[in-house]
Amino acid sequence: MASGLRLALIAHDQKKDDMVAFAAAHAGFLADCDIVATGTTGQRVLEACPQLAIRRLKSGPLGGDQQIGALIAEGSIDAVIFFVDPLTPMPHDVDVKALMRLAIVYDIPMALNLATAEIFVDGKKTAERRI
Ligand SMILES: O=C(CO)COP(=O)(O)O
Repeated sequence: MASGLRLALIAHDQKKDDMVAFAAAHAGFLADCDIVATGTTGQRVLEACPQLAIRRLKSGPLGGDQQIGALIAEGSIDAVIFFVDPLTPMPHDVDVKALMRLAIVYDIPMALNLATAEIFVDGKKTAERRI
């Protein structure tokens, strides 16, 4: 069943392999989602899962996080999966913070690591089975 979930995927460089593995493991679930992604994350996921339809935005450091923040503010995103690297300084740290802030302001579910993303997918699948 198509969930129609409007989902944003983002991963910092040290977490992109995790995002690719996550996407491959849940390709069936993701195929039912309307996905946007920051530039390089979207490219990596598409290389691994070419069957997915992903709208790629700018790369994070070039404004991709801000674009996703704007989509949240206009009500076009239902959930964010953002695998954050907490160990590497980023030139666009303020953009990352701004994106997280908007997800909180608009009460958008936001998984910041693999464990939470797995819980999110399991929860959505369970909810869909109940419908
Ligand atoms: O930097 C990012 C998020 O802050 C991710 O951007 P890319 O997917 O383009 O690497």
